[in-house]
Amino acid sequence: MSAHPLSLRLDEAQRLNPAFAALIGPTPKPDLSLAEWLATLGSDDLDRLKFSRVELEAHLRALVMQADSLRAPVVGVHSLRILGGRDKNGRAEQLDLELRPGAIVSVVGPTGSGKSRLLGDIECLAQGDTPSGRRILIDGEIPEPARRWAASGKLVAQLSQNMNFVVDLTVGDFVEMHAECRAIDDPEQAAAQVIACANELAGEKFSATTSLTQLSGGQSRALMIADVALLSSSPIVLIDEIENAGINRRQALDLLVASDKIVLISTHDPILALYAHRRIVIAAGAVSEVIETTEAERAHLATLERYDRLMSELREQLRHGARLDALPSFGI
Ligand SMILES: Nc1ncnc2c1ncn2[C@@H]1O[C@H](COP(=O)(O)OP(=O)(O)OP(=O)(O)O)[C@@H](O)[C@H]1O
Repeated sequence: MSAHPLSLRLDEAQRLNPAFAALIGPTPKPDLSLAEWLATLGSDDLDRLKFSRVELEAHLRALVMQADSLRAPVVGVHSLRILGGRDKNGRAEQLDLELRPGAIVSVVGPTGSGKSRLLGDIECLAQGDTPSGRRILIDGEIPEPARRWAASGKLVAQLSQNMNFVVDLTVGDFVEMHAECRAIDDPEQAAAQVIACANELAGEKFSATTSLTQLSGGQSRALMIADVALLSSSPIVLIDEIENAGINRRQALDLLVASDKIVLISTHDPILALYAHRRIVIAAGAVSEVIETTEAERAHLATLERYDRLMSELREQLRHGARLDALPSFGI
């Protein structure tokens, strides 16, 4: 299908990916191909869809690829190995790091040091062809080009900072569709589980009938984490910072760890940094250290979480109009 992605029929496309259903809408000619449908659109139609013709074509191709990767069987990965490249000044990066399923690794470093670059290198399974010159091996080998380009989405799921939904679907339809694509026996029940789980992570509750476009940033992030943890077949998950806004970060990570994936999370948050088994420290574009979290550090987590609760409570109180005459002790 990937060779001529736009030869897919409209009715097949709508079945494969909910985004098509939202984009195409009810159609009198379900047996047209995507390419033929695109050719029938006039400028009014394109205005309504808020795409130029070129953009819409690219978008349709991306949706076909996404549907392909969602239908793909679960891929097992036994190891992810990151081989050093060079820092921003061109000096060699001393790095040979192997990660296995169940590993949870934080990526820390000053703003602009190269945390997202490291996640990006893994996402595209870099082979010395990105600014860092790093190389990524899967199960000890260079991934086949097909895995790299056509289906890298199967191996790696990335939750980026900007999770904007453009399709107008309900949360329930969206997650159910994912479950169907992954051939899960009871998609309705699986969707209910994902939504319940996302609601545990997010502060403000939402339901299956909420529209995706109405979700707040924290809610959509929670939904994506629950979806990846419970339904995704991708064995490697990359998270570019779980922001503070109303999401239980610790619980989110527990969920991902339980799903036996390799999880890398770039973060400025000390709790997440210490919650990981290991933390990769980045400076000037290169990994400067890989630190194992010690027992002593883990023991500090409880205290840090108390501080964190204090800050959240203060945030909540101020949000509700409280005045801060005296600093509450909150038992610290
Ligand atoms: N080894 C490298 N060689 C050359 N350029 C690099 C290297 N590592 C990172 N960069 C570049 O440096 C810039 C900043 O990196 P990046 O966005 O990854 O930082 P960050 O640590 O994620 O920052 P923030 O904390 O603000 O999100 C990017 O343009 C990135 O491509």
